[in-house]
Amino acid sequence: MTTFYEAIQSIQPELVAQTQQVDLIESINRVLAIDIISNIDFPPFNKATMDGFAFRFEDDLPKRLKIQDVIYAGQETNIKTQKGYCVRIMTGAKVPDDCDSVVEFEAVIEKDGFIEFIKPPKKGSNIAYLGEDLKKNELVLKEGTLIQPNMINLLAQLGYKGVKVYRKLNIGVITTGDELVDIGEPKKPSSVVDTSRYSLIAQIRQFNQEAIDYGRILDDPKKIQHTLNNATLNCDIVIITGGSSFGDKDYTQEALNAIGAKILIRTIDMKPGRPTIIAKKDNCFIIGSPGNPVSTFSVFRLFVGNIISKMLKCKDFDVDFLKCKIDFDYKKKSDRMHFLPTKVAFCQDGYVAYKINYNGSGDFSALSKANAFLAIPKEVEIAKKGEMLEFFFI
Ligand SMILES: Nc1nc2c(c(=O)[nH]1)N[C@H]1C(S)=C(S)[C@@H](COP(=O)(O)OP(=O)(O)OC[C@H]3O[C@@H](n4cnc5c(N)ncnc54)[C@H](O)[C@@H]3O)O[C@H]1N2
Ligand code: MOO
Repeated sequence: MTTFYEAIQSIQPELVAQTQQVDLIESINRVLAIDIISNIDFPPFNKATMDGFAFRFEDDLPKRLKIQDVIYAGQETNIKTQKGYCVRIMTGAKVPDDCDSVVEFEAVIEKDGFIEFIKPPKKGSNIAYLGEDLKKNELVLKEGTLIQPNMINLLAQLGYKGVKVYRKLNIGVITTGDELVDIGEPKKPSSVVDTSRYSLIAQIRQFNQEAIDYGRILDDPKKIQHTLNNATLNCDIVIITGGSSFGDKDYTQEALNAIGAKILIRTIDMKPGRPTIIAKKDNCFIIGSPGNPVSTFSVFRLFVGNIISKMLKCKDFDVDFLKCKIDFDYKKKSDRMHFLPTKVAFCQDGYVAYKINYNGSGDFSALSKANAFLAIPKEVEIAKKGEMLEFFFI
């Protein structure tokens, strides 16, 4: 059997080369397709950071300075100041070339056109200097960056009304199972609501990729083959749920063989998700996920997230394993790596994972209470309260 890490290693997709130009605001949560290099120095001039008075600092600075002029933000100026003089200046305005300090209003007494320092001023105070934030030709955002709101000021200042990003990946969703019904459809006691189709589409949306819904398919080998083949022609990634195990009506493997996909991984030493299939047809990766909803959710997070991160050269889609202390004892066999839904909180000395009542991979109620999965290594049999383990946020 394959370990989780070997399964991740087996995923070596082609990079997506197609890009598109989107409006700045539409670029949020899209992956940058170019390096952004600054074409400016910023600030573009020495800028006052306080409302106050600009002056030239001297060792023998007079106690009082005469107010010579006033400068507002956005005003072009070539005021020359002389010894014994200062200029009234507002935050954001260009500091006159021959001034090197700004004293804020609150630190002076203003009277009869003069200021008097309440305490000795500091040389160089309250000025943001030309180019101190950003230098011309500096690499500011790297290709593969997931664009976030905190980067928008920078892009706007550099003149990007639109941004070149990688196209969204097309991710196909197929759910299979004779027992499945849609939300609100008449149910028999043995029916199961096709919750995973919604959950997968939600996960794809959370990653801001394109979800293509191929619907719910009965356990019919021909229909599964046909839908799978169709999906691989249009998608970068396809996730098909149910039927990845070894039961009489588990047709995913058979369908993958029939459409000429190459099966890279058949089972993985992990729980949930042991009967997970990873396959490839042309440039499309296919994940055959076990039908249990928590398996499907974690398999998507672990493997589809990894494929997206590799296809778009953007690490943010991949799980980020962090360390936490566990607040409970955990026992398992040493045959598989466990991914356990848990609630992680930041406490005094780091992250702590708290126990959630969990009855196995069908327990989507437990999943709804979790914000993370604990990763308990294959070889571990007992993890004691207080031990450190890895986890990732979902
Ligand atoms: N002989 C073996 N039997 C099983 C193995 C094994 O290795 N050898 N693995 C077990 C594990 S672990 C899992 S997980 C399941 C996975 O089986 P399938 O992928 O074939 O999934 P199903 O049997 O179709 O479904 C399992 C369970 O999940 C429900 N389900 C399915 N699809 C959905 C959906 N879209 N939304 C909500 N719920 C869904 C389904 O009704 C079943 O209850 O195999 C074990 N057996
Ligand atoms: O490994 Mo299964 O995926 O227990 O539910």
